[in-house]
Amino acid sequence: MIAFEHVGKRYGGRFEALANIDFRVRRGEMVFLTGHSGAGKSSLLRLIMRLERPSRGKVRVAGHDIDRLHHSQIPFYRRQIGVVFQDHQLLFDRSIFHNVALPLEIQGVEHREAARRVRASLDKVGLLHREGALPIELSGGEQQRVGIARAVVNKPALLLADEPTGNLDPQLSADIMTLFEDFNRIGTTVMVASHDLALIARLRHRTLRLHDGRLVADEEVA
Ligand SMILES: Nc1ncnc2c1ncn2[C@@H]1O[C@H](COP(=O)(O)OP(=O)(O)OP(=O)(O)O)[C@@H](O)[C@H]1O
Repeated sequence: MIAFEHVGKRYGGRFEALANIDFRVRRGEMVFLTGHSGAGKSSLLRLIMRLERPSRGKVRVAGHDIDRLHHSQIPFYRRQIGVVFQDHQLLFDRSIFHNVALPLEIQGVEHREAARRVRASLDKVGLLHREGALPIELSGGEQQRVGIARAVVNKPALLLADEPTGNLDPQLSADIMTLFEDFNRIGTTVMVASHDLALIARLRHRTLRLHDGRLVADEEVA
């Protein structure tokens, strides 16, 4: 599903945020990405999203060298990827329903079909009963679940999350990770960047560890 082949990323032509990164993630895998602050986790995810381009090497996703995508193809490419951020980036003047519907509105999905998919997605994260609420009326953990519902409303083949539990207490963090495991169980490839080592150790998934822009460990669980 994802292949990094000797990937390097320099910002501003000088600073090397990632160096010689080589790994593969198979379709249907769930993988953690860990490392200290500044190790390069977000940069690696941004390369997969094609928000950045590698300075060296190749990034392949679903068999395609994504650096070769024509700019007109990029929006279609990104639709296969659901993204969850730490600060979830909800629109605070829109209801939960409309926040989750946003990606479908942008794609011009027909209204009734969009409503059906939004409700299915909210149901999966346990927030169907809050569809009419505004984000401000929800707790931090619930807001993060709305962010996840929005990320999966397109049924993406690949789900990426960048520190999705950063602001949450241990119990809510565990609940969020369980949701990712649920999506993985139904076939979604999942990659979660996190520095919550205790949680990662408990969940026992393959873990890629970055240190100063280098991949220093790739640990499968037995
Ligand atoms: N757009 C950019 N321009 C210049 N330098 C950048 C840019 N984005 C990231 N960097 C630098 O690249 C390095 C890796 O950053 P990155 O955000 O990928 O790390 P991270 O592991 O995600 O860190 P954190 O956990 O703090 O988010 C850092 O030193 C950062 O300052």
